[in-house]
Amino acid sequence: MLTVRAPATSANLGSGFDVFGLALSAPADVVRVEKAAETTIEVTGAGSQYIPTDPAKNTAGVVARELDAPARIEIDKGVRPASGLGSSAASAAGAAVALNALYDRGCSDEELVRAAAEGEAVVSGAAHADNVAPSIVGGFTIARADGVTSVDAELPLVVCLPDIVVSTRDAREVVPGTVSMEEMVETVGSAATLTTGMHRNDPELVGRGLQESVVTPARAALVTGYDEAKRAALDAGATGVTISGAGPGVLAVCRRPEDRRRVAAAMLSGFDEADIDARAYQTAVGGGAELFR
Ligand SMILES: Nc1ncnc2c1ncn2[C@@H]1O[C@H](COP(=O)(O)OP(=O)(O)OP(=O)(O)O)[C@@H](O)[C@H]1O
Ligand SMILES: N[C@@H](CCO)C(=O)O
Repeated sequence: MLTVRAPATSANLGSGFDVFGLALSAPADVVRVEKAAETTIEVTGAGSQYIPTDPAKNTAGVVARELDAPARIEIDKGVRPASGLGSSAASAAGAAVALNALYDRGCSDEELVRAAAEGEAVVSGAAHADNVAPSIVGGFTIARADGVTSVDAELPLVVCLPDIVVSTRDAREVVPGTVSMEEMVETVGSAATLTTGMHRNDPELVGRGLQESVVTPARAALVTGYDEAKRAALDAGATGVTISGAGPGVLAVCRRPEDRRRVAAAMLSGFDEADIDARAYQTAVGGGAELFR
């Protein structure tokens, strides 16, 4: 069997709704594939009981269809579904990289991102590539209709995952349909600041660049304890905090690796204040999917 480790990801980063994404050094899904006449899927690990094994409904199965690469697919979930950490995308990305190698398809990263985004369309209703792009390519990615740009960034991060479920499909329904000129100006300024910060590995600029007032406030209402966790993380020294992907995960940017422990503890106590159990990952920007033969 061919094995691929595909990382969790954090999409949006506040100002880059449906565009920005970051690969996380941990957690990750592990996807194993072998050739078969028809695609079958087995899922184990975090939240596996909630994940369909029907290939038409599982993101990895949709990728096998897109690449015309039928396979026996085993997925070991390191990333709980409906987390905001790109759970469905990690399986799609892992399957895309594994099946491309298994069938010697020679697809480019762009083609793999497109196939994996079709998997995302099945679960969330939109073929957004902001999670699958970093899970395949690694680093900080900018995913647009005309392709993906990426930069390897070094940044200490904490992701806190509260014990509540927010599906991407539901979280997309609360996103406002229009923005004001003032909101657009703020978002463009933040997105540019964040992108510069990623190129410079500058946590101050990245933290400031998370700020936006359209999508995140609307979604914060779905994440009980978000305000408390955000305040606690900023008090503990994070440079910026936002909802990870569609939530309920929350992302905090730290100045130094050694700050992560304090920020993680603060976020957990923030959620605890709101009576929500949570777990925190001390992580960093990581690489893309890795193939093991
Ligand atoms: N291989 C898979 N792994 C995880 N979830 C899957 C998979 N295939 C289908 N799903 C379905 O996708 C949904 C979870 O995806 P969703 O996009 O809501 O969460 P997420 O990927 O953790 O979050 P986000 O995209 O906001 O980071 C669940 O309904 C789950 O059953
Ligand atoms: N950009 C997507 C990421 C979640 O999969 C959203 O926020 O809805």
